[in-house]
Amino acid sequence: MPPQQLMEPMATTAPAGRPALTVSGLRAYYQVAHFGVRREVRAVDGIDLNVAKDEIYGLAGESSSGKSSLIKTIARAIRPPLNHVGGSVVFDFKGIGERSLYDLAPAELVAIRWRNLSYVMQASMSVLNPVRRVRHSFRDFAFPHMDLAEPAFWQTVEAHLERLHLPASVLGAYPHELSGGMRQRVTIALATVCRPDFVIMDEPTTALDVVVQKGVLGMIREVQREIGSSVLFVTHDMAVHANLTDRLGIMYAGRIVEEGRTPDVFRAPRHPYTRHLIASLPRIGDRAPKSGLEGKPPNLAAPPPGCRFHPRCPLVREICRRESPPLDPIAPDHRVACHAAQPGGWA
Ligand SMILES: Nc1ncnc2c1ncn2[C@@H]1O[C@H](COP(=O)(O)OP(=O)(O)OP(=O)(O)O)[C@@H](O)[C@H]1O
Repeated sequence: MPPQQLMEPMATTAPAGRPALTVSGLRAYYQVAHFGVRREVRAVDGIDLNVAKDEIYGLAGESSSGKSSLIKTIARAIRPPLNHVGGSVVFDFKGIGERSLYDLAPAELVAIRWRNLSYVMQASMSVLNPVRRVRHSFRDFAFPHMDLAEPAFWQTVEAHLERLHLPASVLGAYPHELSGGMRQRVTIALATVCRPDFVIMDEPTTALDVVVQKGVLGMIREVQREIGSSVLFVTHDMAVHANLTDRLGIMYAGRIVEEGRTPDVFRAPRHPYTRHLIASLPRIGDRAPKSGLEGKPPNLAAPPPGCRFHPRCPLVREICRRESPPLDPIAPDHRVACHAAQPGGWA
């Protein structure tokens, strides 16, 4: 999808009250052993971010930058070898207030899943059992969290499907009888039927063709407005971010290197890595060859000292090889981790 054809994202207002999600100093490493040698892959390495109530926050970055590891850690949906090694994840849920996820007992965690926090995973279609009709997935996952008798529960499910322009007949279908786009819509309906305050989505549209993708993105925006939830949305596809998200965090090598309101990041990217991501988007009528970025993302078991982007950075200077730049504000609602982009810098 060329960016010119995309809708202008909604402008966000400043977050009112406490954020829906506050992530502070979050670190999670894959702790693996190879022939007796222990290695730590620092996939999530010091993340600070907030998601406001009612906003869609996008997380972008190339493959292996740590996006999936980060959102699994935020959802506390991790298992070894990925371990939480530090930092906190605090949600402010409507009705029940603040919950620090890594301080919760397992039973408390189960109680907030689906009802307050739901997670559409990368291979999310697999949440629909291939050998059972769709209605069983709603019965198994949503019913236990809704405090409703069965007739009222099914009425609620059908009303939710209808709002999302899905016929109630999908409940009687097997997943393989639905198209990919339809299955993904059903998965999103399942993740939102309990009207959770917070929905985490990992690449929910990546496997879909552009036209179907557009429909599913429209549905995500619609359901987010309808139930008033906050969404943390992950994809490497910058065109999707331009179309959907209110704010955008760019990840590189386990860290956020730039964050701002999505239109600002697209209009005036400040980190050289973000500039590269945006410059490589196709544009109508632009026949100029796209220059690639030299080098590869670093090995997160032995990341380079200083700025992790420095071995590939066109603006690198001596300080970048020594000191890791903090993610500092450069304008209201705009933070960048780059020595060159800071006031007095050379970008
Ligand atoms: N099971 C594992 N053991 C060791 N390292 C892992 C494991 N899974 C992922 N990693 C490493 O963690 C880092 C982050 O990977 P992650 O999958 O979170 O990135 P991503 O940005 O979500 O990529 P993609 O878009 O391809 O899903 C990568 O360096 C990856 O090689």
